[in-house]
Order: sequence, then C-alpha cells, then structure tokens
Amino acid sequence: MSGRPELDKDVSDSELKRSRSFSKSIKGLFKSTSPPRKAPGTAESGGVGIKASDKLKKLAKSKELELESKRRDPSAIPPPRLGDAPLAPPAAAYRPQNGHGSKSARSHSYMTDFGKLSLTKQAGNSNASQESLVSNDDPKLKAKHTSGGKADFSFSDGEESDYFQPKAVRSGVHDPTYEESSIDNKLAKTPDNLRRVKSLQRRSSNANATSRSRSLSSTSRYRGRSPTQGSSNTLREQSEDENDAQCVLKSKTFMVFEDGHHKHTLSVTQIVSENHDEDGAKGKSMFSLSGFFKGHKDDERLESALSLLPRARLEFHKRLSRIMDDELKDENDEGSENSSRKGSMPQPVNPNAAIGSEELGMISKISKKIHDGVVMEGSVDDQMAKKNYTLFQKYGKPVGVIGHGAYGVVKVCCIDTANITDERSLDETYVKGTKMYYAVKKLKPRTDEAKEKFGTRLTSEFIIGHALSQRGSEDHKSHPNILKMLDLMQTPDGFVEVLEFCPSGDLYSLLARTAKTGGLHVLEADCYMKQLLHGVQYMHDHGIAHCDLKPENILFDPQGTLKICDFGTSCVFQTAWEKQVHFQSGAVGSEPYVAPEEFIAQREYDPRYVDCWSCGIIYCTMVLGHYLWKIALVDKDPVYASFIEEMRTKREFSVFEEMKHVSPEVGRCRKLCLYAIFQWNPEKRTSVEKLLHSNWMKRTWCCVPYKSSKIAH
Ligand SMILES: Nc1ncnc2c1ncn2[C@@H]1O[C@H](COP(=O)(O)OP(=O)(O)OP(=O)(O)O)[C@@H](O)[C@H]1O
Repeated sequence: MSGRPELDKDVSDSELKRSRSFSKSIKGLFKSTSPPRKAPGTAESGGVGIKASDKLKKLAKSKELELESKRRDPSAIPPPRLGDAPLAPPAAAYRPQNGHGSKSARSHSYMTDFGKLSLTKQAGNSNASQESLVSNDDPKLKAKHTSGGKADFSFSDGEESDYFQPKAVRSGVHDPTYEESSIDNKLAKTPDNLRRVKSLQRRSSNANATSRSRSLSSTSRYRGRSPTQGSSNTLREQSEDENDAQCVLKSKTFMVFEDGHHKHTLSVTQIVSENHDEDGAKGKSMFSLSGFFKGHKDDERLESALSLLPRARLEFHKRLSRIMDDELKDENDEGSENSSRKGSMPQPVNPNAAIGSEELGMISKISKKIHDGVVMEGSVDDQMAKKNYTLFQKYGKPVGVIGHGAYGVVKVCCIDTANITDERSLDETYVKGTKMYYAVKKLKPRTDEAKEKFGTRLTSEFIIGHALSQRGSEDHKSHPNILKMLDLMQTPDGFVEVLEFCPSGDLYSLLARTAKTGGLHVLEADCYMKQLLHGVQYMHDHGIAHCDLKPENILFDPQGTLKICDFGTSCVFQTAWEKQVHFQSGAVGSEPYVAPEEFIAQREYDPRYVDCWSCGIIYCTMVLGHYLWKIALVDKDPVYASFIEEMRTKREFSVFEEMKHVSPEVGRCRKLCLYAIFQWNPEKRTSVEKLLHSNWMKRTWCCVPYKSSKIAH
C-alpha cells in the first residue's frame, strides 16, 4: 500500500522492480525454465517441496544435527566477502560516519513520519513506561538466564525440543497454566488470578459465540476472543475485564491486565461512526456540495459494476471449476491448437498450493477481459445483469474514501442488511449493527502502464488474494490474518476489487499515531508479530511469498486482528503442479524492508526467507518507533554497516542488546530470534515456521486463537 508518503522519500525515488513476475511463474508451469532448486530449510533433494516427508526427515536428521551444531557457532554470520558486491564496500565504508559508530549508531535515526525521537530516546521512554511490569518477573528466572547475553545465532536446545509440545499448547488455545515461564503465566499463578483466568477463558468462549454478530458468516473457525462491537457486548466485556482482572497498563491502543492477558483498543475511522442514509449521504452534512460533485461521476460508474465471479455461492472449488471448464470450452471452440490442452493438463501434486487449475482458469478469463478492453461501454451488459448483482446492490453505496492507492482511490461502501429482502449470502467483513462495510479499490492502468503489466498486477493481486482468502482450512474458510479479497468487478472504465473492510487503518498510521505517546507497548508489538508470522506462514504453506511486507500493507480491525494485504508483488513460488520451490531474483518491495540478498545482482533467492527478514524489520520498527536502517547495503547505510561490523567483531548488535522487554526471559528469547532473523546470508537465516516455534513466540500471548493451525500456539 502506498497511499501515503513513504517513510523516506528516497524509497520511492528508487522504485524497485520485480524481476520475476507472477505471470512468469505461471508461464513456467508448462515450460519450466529454471531447474528445481533445493531451498534452504527443506531437506529433500531433487524434487524439493516445502517440507520434507517424515521419511526424509529421519534420513536427514543426522545431517541436520551436524548443521545445527554449526549454526550454533557464533561465527555463523560471516563477515561480508569482497566477492559479494555490492554488500562488500571498500573498507572505508564500514567506518562509522558522522559519529555513528557501533554505539553511537543507536542515536542515529532515519525517523521521519513516526516522530522525531531518536532510538536512544525512544528506548528510554518505552523502558520507563514498561518498568512497572518488570518487577513482576520471577527472580528465579532472572537468575536462571543471567548468561543470556551473547548471540548464538540459533535457537537453544529448548527451542528445538519444544517443537513437540503438549497438546495444551498445540491446540492453539492459549493455556496460561501450561507456559511455566511466560510473564503472563507468572502473573496468573496466584489462586486469585487462576480463578480470573478461568473466568476469562469461560468468557472467551462466550465471546466467540457473540462475535458472530460481527460477521454474518458464522462458520469461520478463526474467531477473535472478543466481539467486534455492538456496543452492548463491548461494554459488557469491558466491565467484566475490569471486575475480573485489574488493568495494570493502559494506553490509547492497548490494555494489559494483572493476570497477563491484554486487549487492543484501536480507534475506528470516522466513516463508520457517521450516520448514512439510503443514498450513502451523511445524515448531518448533506450540503457538502464539493463532495457531492466530486464523487458523483465516479460513483455512477461504480454503480454499474458487475462481478466477474459467478453469482451463485457454491463451494469455492466448484465455483472456480466451472469458470475453468467454461474457459477451456471457449478455448476448444477457438481452435484445434488449444483443444488438446485439457487432456494434457498436468495432475496437481501439491493440493495445498493456492494457485491451482481453478486460479489458472480465472487468470485466463481476467486476462482476456483486460486484453479485450472495456466491453460494457456506458451501460450494463444485459446478460450479466440477469445473473449478477451490481456493486451497489451487493455491497451498498460509497460512504467515504479510506485511502488513495498508487492505482486509484479506495472507497468504503455500506449496505444495511435490514433492507435486504431477497435471500443472498453476504461476504464476511466488518459489521456494525445492521450495516456491513466493504472496501472498494479501483484499479486502472497508470497512464504510462502497458496493458500487459497492468494485467499482471491485477491478476497477481486479485487471484492470489482471492485464492488465499478461500483456503484457510479444510472447509475453505479464510485465515484471520489475511485480508479477504471478496470480489472483482468490472466497471465501464476499469475494474474494482471488493475487500473486507478494516476500520482501524494500517500499521503505518498506527505507528505514526502512537509515536507521540512512546510507540507501541512491547507486548502489543509481540502480539502483532505473532499474528504477522501466522499470516505469513499461512501464505508460505500455500506456495505464496508476499515479498512486500511493510507497515503500509498491514491492516487492523478494532480488536487488533492483523490483516496482511496487497498481494500485487507477491510471488508464487510453488503451484499445484510443482514440488520444487522456485526462487526469484531482483529486489522487490520498499528498501528498509528488503533483505540483503535481493540486492545481489544475478543472485536467485528463496522468497520465503525474504519475508522472514521483512517480518524482523517490521517488528523492530514497531518496538523502536523508526526504521532499523534505511537499506541493507553497507555502502549506502551507516547503521547497516555498523550492524555488520559489530556482528563481525563483537558478535552482537548494540541495538538488539539494548532492547528492553517486560520480561527479561522473553527478552532473551526474542534477542536470539532477532539474531537468527538478521543473518544476512539467507541460508543461515531462521524461517517463519521456526520463529513460530521459538520460545519467544511460545511465551507471547496472542489474542487470536489459531484453532486449526498446525503451528503451536
Ligand atoms: N480493506 C481495506 N480496509 C481499510 N483500509 C484500506 C483497505 N484497503 C486499502 N485501505 C487503505 O487505503 C490505502 C490505499 O490502499 P491501496 O491498496 O490502494 O494502496 P496501494 O499500495 O497504493 O495500492 P497498490 O499497491 O495496488 O498500488 C491504504 O493505505 C489503506 O490504508
């Protein structure tokens, strides 16, 4: 998302291009050009899958142990090699500039929009605000981990053995009575607190039931602990919280209770609190003529938008198979050249992949639409109108503008379910009272953009988003941390995507808002990190890497459920027909979040490890309140250069060493994870999956229960 000025102007100046496009990956399905690659973290040789089979795992075990012992060697981060230009600058480039030596680098800040706090000041502030909780830490634990200073660049033995953990943790329901050393649990150890925890757990299940008011699709297996809104529910829960557990920390966006649980209290955009009439006009400010004339013509075009998806709400795969069949039928009719394609379609070997034959059919259909241009000049296609609701009929009228993207405006549409008389299924989104809100993102080619490029971007963004939205579990429910892509509609002058609406904005805005008050609380950041990792892992499980993870592409609902969005530059590293992981080359994304291997010319990299790096940077941005560095190139960024230098000479990085946590033990686990993430050599880097199994994440209280996730909670 780039609907706002970038954090740093330089970032947009040097826009990074994508070397391996989505379409290229798709083309590669039938005519594979790149040989199967062995991905780091996969044990299989030859046809490499995301995960090694059990048998192969056993076979590889001895090798893994050997590798593991090597990884524990502090020299795992090698010094930059001269051969690795541009990562290896002349020696002078390593020298601290402007006084930003290894220590003073901490006071260097690239901070622009988040506020003018330097790192030193920021750390000081947040430490002070968190001090009250530190005293609750178990002194035994403190003593136990006094050694926890130096980085060993890997997880401790405990991290690995905890992989096979008791059911209570694996179930995905956070069980504070299990996690011995978590700060949350320590706080919950007194009989009084245990009683409160039980009461909270009971309430949690009640809340799950009431949360249905939030979404009309009540079958979702992923449900947040607290109901979205519906003022009575919110008020009831709030008062129960206050009765049951005393609030020990409160900020504008976050509350921590003495028993360790927390609650996010994100503000909601004004658009949803305004009262809109049937025509989408605001109840009070009806005479805002400028607004009326500005949006009017545009809205007219939106009104006639029709879905490119079939109307009937069949099961996802049936729905898409139908498109596929139609498409193949069309192609067969067109000529004998294509007629053999159906028969020669390879059998899927990877059922988890988000991109399968259904998506391929959709890509073909959408690409054709884009290529043929606008077919609905000025009026609604009669045939389609019979089958389809228009945008206004299905998603309501626009009630406001939520953002300006690089490719068009993002509007909010609202439909009052009380006025719906026919039988129809409604897509899951933000609900307030009887009103449902959708984000409607207009997509049109930039003036200088070639049709083909626009087509690639559109299909990438929509197909990947839509496929991920539908494949959350066995019963095709979505994942809580992936923004739902609900529909793609065609207007007389372009296309619009209909998205689940997130009324609490994006992480970038949240960081900007909270910068004045000391930034996010560390427990708040930890919870978001855990959600982010879950969302990214889910993408990776389905053969997709995001490749542009940054605060602008992370949205929130008011309860703090994090949603990853914007799949326009995502990479399909594995489709339904592939066992191997496809690597890519060339830098993609925003500079501060781009992993170092992406800058190495001609070097192919595993996109999953790039996502892992970006998650680490996002986390640091959340806790520091500013970028960790401007770009991961030693000759361009003195802070990154000092990171490399400090790691080489001292095997630690002062910024990570000085990051405070409310629990020293959790802080120690976190530090190990940070060192494991920021391995500039991707082959030595940890993975998102390993991070989710780390002691840091296991000790992190997360407010989203991942019931059907295979990842331990
Ligand atoms: N579903 C949504 N709910 C709430 N706000 C949204 C939603 N989608 C987008 N926004 C807001 O609109 C702004 C612009 O979004 P958009 O996706 O167009 O950005 P973009 O990155 O420029 O797009 P693109 O990457 O396609 O160029 C975002 O900054 C975000 O805050």
